[in-house]
Amino acid sequence: MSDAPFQPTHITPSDEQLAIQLLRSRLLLVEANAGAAKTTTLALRIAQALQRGAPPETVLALTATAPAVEALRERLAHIGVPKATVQQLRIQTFEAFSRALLANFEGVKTPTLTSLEQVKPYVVRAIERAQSVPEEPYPDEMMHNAMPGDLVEGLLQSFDLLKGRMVMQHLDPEERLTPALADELGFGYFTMRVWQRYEFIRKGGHPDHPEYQFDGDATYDLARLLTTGEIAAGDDPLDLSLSLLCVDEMHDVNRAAFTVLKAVLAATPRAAFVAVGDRDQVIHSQTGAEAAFMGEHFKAEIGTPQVLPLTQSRRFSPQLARHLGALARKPYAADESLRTDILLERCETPRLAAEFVARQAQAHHQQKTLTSLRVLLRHPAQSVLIEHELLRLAVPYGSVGFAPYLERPETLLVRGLYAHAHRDFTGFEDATRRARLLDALLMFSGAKVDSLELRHLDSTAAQRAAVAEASAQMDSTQAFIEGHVLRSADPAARRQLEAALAILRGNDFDAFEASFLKALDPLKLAARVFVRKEDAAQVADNVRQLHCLAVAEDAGVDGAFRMFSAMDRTRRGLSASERVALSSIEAAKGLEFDHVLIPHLNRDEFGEGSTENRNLLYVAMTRARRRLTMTFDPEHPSRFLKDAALL
Ligand SMILES: Nc1ncnc2c1ncn2[C@@H]1O[C@H](COP(=O)(O)OP(=O)(O)OP(=O)(O)O)[C@@H](O)[C@H]1O
Repeated sequence: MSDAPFQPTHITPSDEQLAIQLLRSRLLLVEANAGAAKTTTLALRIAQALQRGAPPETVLALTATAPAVEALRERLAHIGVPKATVQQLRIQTFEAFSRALLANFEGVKTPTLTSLEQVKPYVVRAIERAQSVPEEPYPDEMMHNAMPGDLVEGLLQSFDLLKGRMVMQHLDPEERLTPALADELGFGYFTMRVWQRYEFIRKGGHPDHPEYQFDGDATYDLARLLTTGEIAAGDDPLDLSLSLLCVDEMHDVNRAAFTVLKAVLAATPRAAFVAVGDRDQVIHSQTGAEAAFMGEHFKAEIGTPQVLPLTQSRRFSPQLARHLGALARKPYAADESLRTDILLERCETPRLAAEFVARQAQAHHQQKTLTSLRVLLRHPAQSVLIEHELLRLAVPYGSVGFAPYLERPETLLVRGLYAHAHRDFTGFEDATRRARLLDALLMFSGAKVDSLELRHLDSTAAQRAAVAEASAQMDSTQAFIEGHVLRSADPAARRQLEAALAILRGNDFDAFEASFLKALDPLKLAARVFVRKEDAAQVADNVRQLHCLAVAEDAGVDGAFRMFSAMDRTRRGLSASERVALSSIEAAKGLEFDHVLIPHLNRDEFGEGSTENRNLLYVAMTRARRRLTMTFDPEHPSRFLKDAALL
């Protein structure tokens, strides 16, 4: 076993990094600013353990989010850990780790649900069942004027918190839930009763293993089994024989993840533990994440860790660090040798901002020195105008965290309605694309596939089979829309779709401009499909922007849709390039880019003074290495620009 320091490629560790890399104490916490090399130093610590002889499979690194898994893998490769070794290390989100551990414990893999829309029917059932319990002691509390479907979003948000904070586990099992107790816990009686029902349904009335798991459920289920002692140290699934346990993004850990962490630590008393985090990067407080898990809770429940600093940003310049320090109200130092250009561009309208972003992206492609440009968006609908301008300039780009606007179901819906109205399926020449179009139409129309021959299949499989058959030929696609989608649509959706089709058939540009959005009413259409109001609002915003683009083209209804087809052709013809990408801020967490561009730093986007909103902007700005460009509307600037002393 050698204790010579691991020698990384590409960087020379600072004294602070070296101290962390070589430390042998059991518990180590590093709290440092974004860009201060936390992930890199974690990678150095892992490389040191490997050099000391630890087998790669005895190293476990857990993170709160999937992008952080990628970031750590990238950092390990960057400092020279061979790719094959990186593959052998266990680097996982808490959720993936918990899922694997539960599968091992239960001997079966629990199916996962991936969208809120898949979960919605279970929540509705839970509401209905909770409201019809005959022996309910507080029936008045269970009355609600709203329709069950309208309550789903709020309830799921509460469930996230209930799970993340493990609220139920703080209750004495003998203690009966009362309205007073529910209020004391901060959730209300109705919510907690529905939650109990919901969990019963999710478990399939089955105490051994749940019927399904949604986001965060695996961590919660594992944490619950650990709390009740059903899984304990010494049990098989916890026998992980670890030499090193690391946590990146410790600030985004909630009670459930912390419970898992505590158990793993207790079960592997010989493993060293290193965690890194930054309290200004908490962006998952809606699931109960709290920086206290790297502070007072850690001390009280695990032990007093050694705390070592990383004081300087190694990513960007002292000037940018000063602005970030002002925004986050904390000291922020940076390596004096680094330079980051900061540019603030006034753009009075979203259109001007989109044109500016596209020109920047074009210039980025033409220069040689900066490799990556990432445009970070607060909302996916903001990409419509930007993508449109990028396509006009034929700039290759990718998107991360959301689909390109031409691939979104609502775009396919609008274009599909036009195609159907005019029997012109330009742009839908291949069967895969027609299948996606039919999926979008089925989704927004609420039509279900129900044919005698397909009765033996479950509804998802039946829909897949029907869509595959209908999309095989252009004629059968047309017939399916007429004979199936429209005929068996939800009556209200059908009225909207027929009204929109009538306008498109009329080919009257003035009518299209004045009435198309009213006729289609995308917000209503989307609200029937999506659980989160925000998702429905994004769909409506997307369609509104498509309509704006179509009207601005001023080439008639036909001309507008020809333009979309042309854009689509351009997009598919552009060579894939990773140099320019649009992405959500969440998907960029833990990563860095030579040039970061944040458009729309306006009051309506970054207006609320909430900590989470500020943290999102902080995360976005701290991704930049050599250039940070921001656009804002001078009439309505975000107050964070002032806070950061940028205005
Ligand atoms: N010793 C070093 N010398 C030069 N550059 C370094 C050194 N250590 C780290 N870096 C660079 O600093 C940058 C930031 O590192 P890293 O991504 O690890 O920071 P972080 O604190 O994890 O950031 P975040 O909180 O944003 O995830 C990277 O470009 C990394 O290569």
